[in-house]
Amino acid sequence: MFQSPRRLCSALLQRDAPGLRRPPGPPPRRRSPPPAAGPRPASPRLLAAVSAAQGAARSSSRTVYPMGNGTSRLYSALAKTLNSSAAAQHPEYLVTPDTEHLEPIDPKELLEECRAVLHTRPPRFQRDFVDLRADGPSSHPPIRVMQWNILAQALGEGKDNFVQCPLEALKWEERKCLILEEILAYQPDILCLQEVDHYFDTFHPLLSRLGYQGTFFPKPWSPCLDVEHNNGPDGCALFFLQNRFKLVNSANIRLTAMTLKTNQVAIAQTLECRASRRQFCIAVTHLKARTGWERFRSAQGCDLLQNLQNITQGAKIPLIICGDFNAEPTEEVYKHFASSSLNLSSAYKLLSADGQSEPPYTTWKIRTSGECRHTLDYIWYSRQALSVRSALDLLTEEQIGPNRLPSFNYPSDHLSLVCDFSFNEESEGLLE
Ligand SMILES: NC(=O)C1=CN([C@@H]2O[C@H](COP(=O)(O)OP(=O)(O)OC[C@H]3O[C@@H](n4cnc5c(N)ncnc54)[C@H](OP(=O)(O)O)[C@@H]3O)[C@@H](O)[C@H]2O)C=CC1
Ligand SMILES: [Mg+2]
Repeated sequence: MFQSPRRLCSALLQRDAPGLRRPPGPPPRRRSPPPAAGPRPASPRLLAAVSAAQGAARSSSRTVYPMGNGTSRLYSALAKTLNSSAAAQHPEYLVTPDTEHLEPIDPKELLEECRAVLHTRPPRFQRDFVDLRADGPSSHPPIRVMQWNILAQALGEGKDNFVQCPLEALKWEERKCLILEEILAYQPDILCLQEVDHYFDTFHPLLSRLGYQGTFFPKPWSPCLDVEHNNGPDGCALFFLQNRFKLVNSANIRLTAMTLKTNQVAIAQTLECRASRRQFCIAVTHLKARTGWERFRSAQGCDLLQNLQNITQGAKIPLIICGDFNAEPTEEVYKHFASSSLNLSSAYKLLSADGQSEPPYTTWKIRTSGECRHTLDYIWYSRQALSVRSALDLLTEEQIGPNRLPSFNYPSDHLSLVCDFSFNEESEGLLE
């Protein structure tokens, strides 16, 4: 049963992130004031925001970066990513930029830019964090982890057959901003993404400038490559905030199934918290999709668990695994994870009344075959070493609307999952 009374708290207010903290009051509406289309000169409103961010940067050690006269630089940062065909036309976009030479950008400013691009779209859905703490405050700030299958642009436009979603809602220039807006709203310390096919031209350059270190592992035979005007292969991406964590080691894993190499991948990294010096392992994966492939998924899951056994030195290092497992909780692969000797629990079960049930859906779309509502995405964690302090509630059926996802309001057919973790005190010293 659930151990503690749950408290709803605003997603934006709960976080200790001055740069993004919203003042009390109703959520801002998207449409005021409508900015001019395309790159604009720096406006007084934006310059005021720059000063505010600079003030916040001076008074806070959190991730708020000084901007200088960076409004125009910010425009160029976002504008550079606006043309989805840019990567194909200009191969230099495919080269990972040297982040040492990229100037930091202020998350608040980027959020403003995204909102300006999205001014004709309906407002963002409001989601709340549910407080799940059973004990008192912990001595270190929580580790916020976001799991999200962001929907590959090529698959969304060319393969997925979301019959109730107009192609206009999938336009990359705007959908990209919806994705960034979601990331900026919750400011995860760690970001685990699937179906990333705009890593080099969009997510790596922008997130690097927001202070993240990124790793990308494309699928060996990405179905995106079958789509005309694709932007390269899709794959898993893992980002973490460099001011919070130090990379200890990193492994790109091509998953096997019954010893055969498969088209699915994972990234596993051991990170050390700069504040507490504690180490943990974070992994991201995207297992084989579709019905008929349950045993294949199960084998891939076993391979991933075996790899993680080795990486965590037999569960000595606490572990968080994020993924689109393409498997309902009734599937074998889910059972392998739930009963593994790694002692894992699924974080989102804690949102249920009895703490034992997964959410009713993490993806909801309408294909030619009909409505597809499934629970496929999970955040697993070492239940002895870690606690879930809060989790972001899912969208309601009413918010998702009759045409389901993706939509003009929400950029992917999968919902983002976001959890705040802390180390359990009794496990302190485990790695010291
Ligand atoms: N060129 C070559 O020699 C080879 C090419 N390939 C290509 O790779 C593809 C298979 O790759 P694989 O990684 O196994 O793909 P998967 O079966 O895992 O699915 C790939 C993507 O399709 C999405 N998807 C799931 N269900 C459906 C559906 N009903 N309709 C449309 N899309 C769906 C999944 O999204 P989600 O996870 O969100 O459900 C997933 O991102 C082949 O179709 C082929 O194009 C593969 C091998 C060799
Ligand atoms: Mg998909």
